[in-house]
Amino acid sequence: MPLFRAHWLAPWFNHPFLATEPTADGLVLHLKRERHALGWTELNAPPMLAQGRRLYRLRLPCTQGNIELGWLPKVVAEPLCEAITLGWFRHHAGRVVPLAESCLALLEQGYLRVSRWQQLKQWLRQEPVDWRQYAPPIALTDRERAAFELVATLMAADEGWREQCCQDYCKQALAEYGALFDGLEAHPLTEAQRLACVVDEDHNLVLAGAGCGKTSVMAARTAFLLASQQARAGDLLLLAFGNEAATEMSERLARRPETASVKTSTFHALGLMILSRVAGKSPRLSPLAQQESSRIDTFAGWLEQDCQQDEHYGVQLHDWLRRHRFQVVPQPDYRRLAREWAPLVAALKLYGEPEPEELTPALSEQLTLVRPLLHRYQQHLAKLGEIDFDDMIEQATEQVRRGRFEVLWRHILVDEFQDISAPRAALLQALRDAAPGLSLFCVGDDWQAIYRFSGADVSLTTRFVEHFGASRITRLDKTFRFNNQIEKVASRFVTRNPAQLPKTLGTHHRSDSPSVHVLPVDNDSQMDTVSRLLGQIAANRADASVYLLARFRFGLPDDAQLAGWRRRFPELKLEAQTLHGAKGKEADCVIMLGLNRGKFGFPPEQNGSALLELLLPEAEAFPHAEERRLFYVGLTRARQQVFLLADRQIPSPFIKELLEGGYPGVSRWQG
Ligand SMILES: Nc1ncnc2c1ncn2[C@@H]1O[C@H](COP(=O)(O)OP(=O)(O)OP(=O)(O)O)[C@@H](O)[C@H]1O
Repeated sequence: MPLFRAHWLAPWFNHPFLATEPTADGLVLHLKRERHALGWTELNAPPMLAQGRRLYRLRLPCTQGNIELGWLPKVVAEPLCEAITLGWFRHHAGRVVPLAESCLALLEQGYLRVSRWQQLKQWLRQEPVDWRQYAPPIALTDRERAAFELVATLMAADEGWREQCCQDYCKQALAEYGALFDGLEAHPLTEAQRLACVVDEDHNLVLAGAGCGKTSVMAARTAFLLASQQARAGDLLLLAFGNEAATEMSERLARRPETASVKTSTFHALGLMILSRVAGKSPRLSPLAQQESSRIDTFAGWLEQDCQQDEHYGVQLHDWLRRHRFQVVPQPDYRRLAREWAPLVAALKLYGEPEPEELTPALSEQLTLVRPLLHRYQQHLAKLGEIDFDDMIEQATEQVRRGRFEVLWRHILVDEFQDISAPRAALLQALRDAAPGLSLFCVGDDWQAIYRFSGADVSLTTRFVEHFGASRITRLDKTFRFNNQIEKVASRFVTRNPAQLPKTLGTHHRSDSPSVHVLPVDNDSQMDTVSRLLGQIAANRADASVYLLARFRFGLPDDAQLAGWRRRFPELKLEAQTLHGAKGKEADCVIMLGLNRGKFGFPPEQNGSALLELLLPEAEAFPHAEERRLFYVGLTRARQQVFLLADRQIPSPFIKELLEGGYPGVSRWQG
């Protein structure tokens, strides 16, 4: 190693350092009678060169204080400064180069998710030197220089920088996979749909109105993840709520060979699979959970037995029925009661009892009567070693939390997310926690949340970020199903509830005349009006599709009537469905029946649900919030025209609102 000597006059002026020798480990400082070794780790920063009147000096910021090497001629000072700087950087390069490589590998994983960003910042916090302050010397290798520069850049990077990285990633992905997005569906995907597919935060929520192509986005994201090699088919899991939706999704993916082997599942099938894998055998699912009729029959039998075996209970129940359901003893309708109380038993099991102060005396009395039914049910399951669907989700969550199930998925995509319940959300969170790097992609529409009665909690969608943490919300803002006239009415109607998230929906189809029509009908002439309407629809377009929708199944035409219409209008594609059953479907025309006021009207004025209201998650403040969304679902099934058959004498309050609430796109049908 070269020796850098101070001016020969240095000792005469009592300057201690006569020469400096940079080595691989640090500096050897030559004093008059001894040598002093200074390790690179003791040097906190590169040396600072300062010019005196004739000579130069170097200041070394060391852990024990500054050391000054003075009396250096320029020809010595400058190369010594460079040599020390280089040695110091090389020493740190041993640590900074691997750090930079780890950071780069993380950045190259794709979208700079919050979890990746936090990991990066944590690594950088452990780095003892603030590299933003020092420019790396030219003499380093390119790799070393690039490492110091990257680490300095990352140390300076803030949230805005991360945001820019995310945008750059999306821009590049959109450009690179433009052809894929053009050709996946019958029509090229919109900009908003494409963006929703490529955004890849830890948790992603795609919010959209009806008919905006959420299902198309689920399929397109799957294709994108595979095409961009960010995932293999086995890394992906697509979840739907019902068997029908899962099968539909599966069929859709099967149309392209590259997505054909991606796994789709319902939540129940997922729970079953987790429990079966953990235990090595399938859990015993109770027939009571699988068949509604056998559950109701069994519950009715237990109620009857309890009344016979426990005199006090019998008297109390009969008394309650007489006062609240006007049922006259001695022969109560146990089956009807079982049907009414089965959802209470389920909610009680899932969410536990409300706080005593929340209960009125009447509800408290009802709870006392329902409680034994839950005990019976739980005892029955325990005795037979069976579980129900709620147990299945809960137990599967527990097994995942305990690490007994190996989570190999890296992307979980959930359809119809607005219908998720807290236990299912907990299962998703457990899966996420068990597999670092797993991303959740949820597609939903809070305007279409209609399953609160079975435990769905729309606040998991409306307050997604609070529930899941680091999230990105994208929006689909154009509907391909219905025209601007239907959109105007439906959006205005649903957003009367201020708790619904605001959305602006553009429409692909336009019409200048109203497409939502109210037809006042007498109760006994409703089906005649339907016949007449079908005739008019068929005259306009013989092969149109028509959906007959009603709030309750009994409000729909019977099979014979339907068969008659199908014979009369053979080319019409005619289906009849409850509003809940029509979820996710579409038809050219919708005819909504049974729009009257009353206990089984729309919205139903039932007084039996007060206890259920209390048991279910987070009661909604806006009156009939869920029924309003159900009406929205009905309106938005139609591609072209909606016909609302309203009771002339006692019309539904929703109809009154449409007619009297200043809705510009609603017509009174004269035809
Ligand atoms: N980019 C597009 N261009 C044209 N049509 C599209 C596009 N994307 C989707 N569609 C069509 O729009 C219709 C609605 O799509 P989809 O059923 O996926 O909507 P959705 O958001 O799931 O609706 P809903 O929530 O009401 O069930 C379908 O007929 C679909 O083919």
